[in-house]
Amino acid sequence: MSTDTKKAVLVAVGVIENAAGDIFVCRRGESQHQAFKWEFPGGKVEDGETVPQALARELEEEIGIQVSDCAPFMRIEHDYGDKQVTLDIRKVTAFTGEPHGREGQPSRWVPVSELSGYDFPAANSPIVAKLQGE
Ligand SMILES: Nc1nc2c([nH]c(=O)n2[C@H]2C[C@H](O)[C@@H](COP(=O)(O)OP(=O)(O)OP(=O)(O)O)O2)c(=O)[nH]1
Ligand SMILES: [Mg+2]
Repeated sequence: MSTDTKKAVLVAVGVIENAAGDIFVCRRGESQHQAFKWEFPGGKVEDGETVPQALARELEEEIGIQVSDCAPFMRIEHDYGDKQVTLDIRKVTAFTGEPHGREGQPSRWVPVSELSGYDFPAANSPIVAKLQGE
């Protein structure tokens, strides 16, 4: 299929910050696209869902938190060749619960200055740059 006709997958992605200003990241599993890369938690927006709804559902499923508010952060379109994605990244501004790798995935809080040392998917570079420029 040519690049023109490929359909991008819309993904809701959450940037979660704690009181110290650290950011929560998880490592992707071996059977997933972009296996073993670190990521900001999130997942595909399903039919009939808004991005905030998808974000709340995914973050409950993946890291066990309840998101009550989020704000647009940035939007990135990226073509991996095998898959085209549109990342709708939201800053999670209010949540309850303590983030943890609920599906057994490695996860941790990382100081913003150390994010560049993590192996993220190629699409994520502008997210890290924006966080470090804030
Ligand atoms: N969650 C997340 N996905 C990202 C990031 N960067 C990036 O390129 N992606 C890509 C990888 C995947 O192709 C897609 C996200 O899909 P996903 O695998 O998380 O979707 P999902 O949670 O619904 O998972 P699944 O049930 O299909 O395993 O977006 C990121 O920081 N976070
Ligand atoms: Mg996911």
